[in-house]
Amino acid sequence: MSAEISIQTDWAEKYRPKTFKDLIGNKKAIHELRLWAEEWERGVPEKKAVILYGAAGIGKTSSAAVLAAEMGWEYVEMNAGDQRTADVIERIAGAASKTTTLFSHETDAGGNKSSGKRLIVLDEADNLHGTYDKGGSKAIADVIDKTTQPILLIANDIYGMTQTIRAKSLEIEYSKIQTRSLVPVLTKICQTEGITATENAVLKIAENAGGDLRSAINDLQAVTVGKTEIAEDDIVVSGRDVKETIFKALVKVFKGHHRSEALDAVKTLDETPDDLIMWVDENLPIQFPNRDGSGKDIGGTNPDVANGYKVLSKADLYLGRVRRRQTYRMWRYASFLTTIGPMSVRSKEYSGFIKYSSPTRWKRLGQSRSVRNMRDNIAVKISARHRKSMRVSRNEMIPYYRRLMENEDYAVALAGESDFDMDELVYMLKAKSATKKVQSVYEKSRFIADAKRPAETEFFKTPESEKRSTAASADKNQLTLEDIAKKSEEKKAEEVKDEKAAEEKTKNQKSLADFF
Ligand SMILES: Nc1ncnc2c1ncn2[C@@H]1O[C@H](COP(=O)(O)OP(=O)(O)OP(=O)(O)O)[C@@H](O)[C@H]1O
Repeated sequence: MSAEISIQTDWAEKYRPKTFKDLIGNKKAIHELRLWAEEWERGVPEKKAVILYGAAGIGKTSSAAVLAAEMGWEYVEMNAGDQRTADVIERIAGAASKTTTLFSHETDAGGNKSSGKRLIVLDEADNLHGTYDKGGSKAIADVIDKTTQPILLIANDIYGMTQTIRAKSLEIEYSKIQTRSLVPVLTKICQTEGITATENAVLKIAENAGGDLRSAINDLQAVTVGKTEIAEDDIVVSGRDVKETIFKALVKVFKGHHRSEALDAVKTLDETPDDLIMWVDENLPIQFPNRDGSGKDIGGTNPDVANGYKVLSKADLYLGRVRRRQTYRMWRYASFLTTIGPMSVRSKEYSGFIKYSSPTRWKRLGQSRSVRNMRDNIAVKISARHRKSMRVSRNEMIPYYRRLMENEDYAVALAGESDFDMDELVYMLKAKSATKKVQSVYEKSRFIADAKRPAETEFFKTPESEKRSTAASADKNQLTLEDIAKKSEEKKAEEVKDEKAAEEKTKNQKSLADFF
């Protein structure tokens, strides 16, 4: 089917490193990894497991695959979709870690000498506490204790792993890849694919990727659809330096005297209420220090800070309701409280320059973690639909879906078929928040999603759901995934143009202004 053809030509997969030489950056980490593997060749090392940790798309999984290939080891992978309950881990990893391979000490087809080792790879090892992984952490620790085979764990967040597992493992950190190292990779791909790209265009994609090579390659592929040449103007910058504008807005939030001024400043930001509350939360104690009469900081808590947090906690309640009930109109209450809260509780004036801080690491981690969990939920839905592994769904199908969903018709069809909720749609449509466009796709997709639920037709049929379900099956007959993929090939060039216009149009909807 055409969907398969497109998946196979996913550039991030096509250009996955095959040898250590192909791996960009992280030389020290790779060196440590090889030393650990060599220890395994000599016997059972003290640390039987290794944890490769760091941001997404920087070569952790590729390093694992290259390691196995170069050592002539068998590669046994368990990923998040394999329902990593204690039982399953024990069955798959446990069994694999005790037995040796069939072809021990022989030479494989590639001429590599096999020592009969089997590299047991567990991706997303920092994500073992969720619904899918009950008891998983303990099972992994047990497998590490008993293993006679090397175990490699992959994680984004080392702090998301239990102390027990960490203590039993060698930890190797992978760093983000520097922009200047991304540029040659992208340039080479352009050459191989017959794309003429200006230096600035490539540089802009590289800068925008924030050290994530997979994203950089995905962005390059998306921007070159239907083109043989790209220039700087073709690249829509998704990230932007928000610091300057947020700092100015924070001055009005903390030190201003007019609510309307603070509200206006916040409206111009490209931040969701979830982001805004983190900024205010982070800077509240910095802005309202506890000083004595002479201006000396005397420590302890200034009542202004305590009162400020009381207001923020109310705002947070609204945000929680938004998350649970998907009722985005409550965002406006959260934004309002966050914006005017500090000035309303302030008992005195605070003068002098304050260097505001970005939300601290653990808060960001929490946030990226929830994005990761959401991405996993999406992958679960997609893998169930297409019977693909979680890895394929997460790394290949999700980017593919996201590209297709740039077209609104496909977005509605795929969202309905996969039953994406509002948060998932925000992610899939690459929006920063539930913009009007996202809400409209969500509403329309419900017709298709409802029709797919068998329980409703049997027991809970209502005239309304029946009407929607008839409409949806009519729609379904017109749009299957195969049709969509086929049409998308034809329409890609056209879509890139449409996408640009749509981006322009939706740009203005991405700010908080929409929610006041
Ligand atoms: N260091 C690298 N050298 C060469 N290619 C890379 C590197 N890092 C990432 N890539 C490219 O990005 C793709 C994804 O990389 P990989 O799966 O190794 O990332 P990862 O760090 O394991 O990310 P995740 O945590 O999301 O699984 C690869 O197929 C390859 O095309």
